[in-house]
Amino acid sequence: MDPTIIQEMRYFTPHDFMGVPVTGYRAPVCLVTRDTARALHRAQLSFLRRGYSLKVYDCYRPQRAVNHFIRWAEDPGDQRMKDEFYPRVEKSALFRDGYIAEKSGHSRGSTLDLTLVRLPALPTRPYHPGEPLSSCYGPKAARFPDNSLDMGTGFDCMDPLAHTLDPRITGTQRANRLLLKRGLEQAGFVNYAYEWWHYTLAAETFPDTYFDFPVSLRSLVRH
Ligand SMILES: C[C@@H](N)C(=O)N[C@H](C)C(=O)O
Ligand SMILES: [Zn+2]
Repeated sequence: MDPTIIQEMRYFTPHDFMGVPVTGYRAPVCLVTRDTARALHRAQLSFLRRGYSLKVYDCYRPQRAVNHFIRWAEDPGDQRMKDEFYPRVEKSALFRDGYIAEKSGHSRGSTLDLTLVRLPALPTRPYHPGEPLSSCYGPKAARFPDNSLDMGTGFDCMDPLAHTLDPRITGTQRANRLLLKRGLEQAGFVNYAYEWWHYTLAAETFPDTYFDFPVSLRSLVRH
């Protein structure tokens, strides 16, 4: 991966929609196929020239991590992160409504969740489990702090407002989504219409393979 791309690997941390680190993430590193890394580098060069950097939240995701999401979804009693990540969508609908997939493109190694940061990047702070939660679709200043551009919602906001072209997203927020979209499309990526942050390389290296090796530096050496 281009070392200038900022990495905030959320599923290694408890700051995600489940509130715990996800199974299979043993290191906070972004793993993708070589083809994806090359395409991402092209996009990053173009963004850097305009004063922005890409920031990735999730990259390759092992099937065991997806299985963790599925087990979590089967437990209606655990809604500890609802107020931030899915305040007005029923937990039971998150898979049905397309916000999480039982077979994810992330497991094929050519899909990423990412955003844009204006340079120089401002510092961020970690999430402390148990702290009060703010809705991911409120005004940017009221959301959990993130040094990225205002995209109208936070990352992993499971809500129709996160649909990339939702007509209620206007002005700067819409312009920011389109800046990300156009830059990534020019580099060969395709957006998932339900999530402004989710992109897949069109010419996937492994279009039919769902990998399950853990996210770790050791995996990087072996694959
Ligand atoms: C969970 C979210 N970050 C995501 O990636 N959703 C898509 C639909 C997926 O699970 O592949
Ligand atoms: Zn994604």
